[in-house]
Amino acid sequence: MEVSVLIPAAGNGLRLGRGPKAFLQVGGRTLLEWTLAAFRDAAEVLVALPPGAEPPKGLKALFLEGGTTRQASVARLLEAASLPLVLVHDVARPFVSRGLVARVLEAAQRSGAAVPVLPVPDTLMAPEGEAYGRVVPREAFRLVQTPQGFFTALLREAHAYARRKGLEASDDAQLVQALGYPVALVEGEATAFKITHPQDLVLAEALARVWSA
Ligand SMILES: Nc1ccn([C@@H]2O[C@H](COP(=O)(O)OP(=O)(O)OP(=O)(O)O)[C@@H](O)[C@H]2O)c(=O)n1
Ligand SMILES: C[C@](O)(CO)[C@H](O)COP(=O)(O)O
Repeated sequence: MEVSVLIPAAGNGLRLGRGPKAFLQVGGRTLLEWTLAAFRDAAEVLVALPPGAEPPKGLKALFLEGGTTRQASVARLLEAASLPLVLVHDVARPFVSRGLVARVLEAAQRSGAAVPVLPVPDTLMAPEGEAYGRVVPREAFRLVQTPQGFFTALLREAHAYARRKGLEASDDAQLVQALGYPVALVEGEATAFKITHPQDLVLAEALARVWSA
C-alpha cells in the first residue's frame, strides 16, 4: 500500500482505566500489535506514543512523541509523513479488516477525503435531564469510525487552518470539512469499534480469539 499510516496512540485510556491503550494486552497481543498487523503492507507507518513511553522493540514502525490531544498527536505524525496519501487510524480500534482499509483508500484516492460510517442501530434520544426526552430520527445520523483517508497535502492544510482558527475536533474529517472540502462516506464495520470503556474488553477478548488480520 503506497500510503503513510498514521496511528495516534498517545492517549492515556482514562475511560478504560488500564493505562495507555497502545500497551494494553488483548488476546495475548497489545492493541498496538493488533493495529500494526492490520497495516503490515503499508509503505510507511508512523505511531504517536504517550510522552516518555519507551517505543516497543521489534515492531516495524517509526515512533514519535504524541501531543496533549488526539489532534495534536495527528498533527505531529502528519509532519513526518512522506507519501501523498495518509490513513489516520486509532490504536483503540485494533480489529480493522483489509476490506475496510481498501474501501477507505479507494475512496480517498478518488475524492481526497473519506471516512467509514455506520448507521445507528438503536432508537436515538436526547434526554431531558435524567428523563426520556425527544427521540430524533436515527436515519439522519451515522457513527464515524477510522481509518480515515486523505490527500496528505489536504490534511496538512486542514490542520494548519485549525491551528490558525483555534479549532479542536475529535476527528480529522471535521477539520477537512471546516476548511470547506467535502468528505466522502464509505461503509464502516462493527468489528472496527473503539475500545473505550471496560465493558468493551469483553467483546475485544472474544473477537481476538477468531480474528485474523
Ligand atoms: N493526546 C492523545 C489522545 C488520544 N490519542 C489517541 O486517539 C485515539 C482515540 O482516543 P481515545 O479513544 O479517546 O483514547 P484515549 O485518549 O486513550 O482515551 P480516554 O479519552 O478515555 O483517555 C486513541 O487511539 C488514542 O491513543 C492520541 O494519540 N493522543
Ligand atoms: C476519531 C474517532 O475515533 C472517530 O469516531 C473519535 O472521534 C475519537 O474520539 P475520542 O473521544 O477521542 O475517543
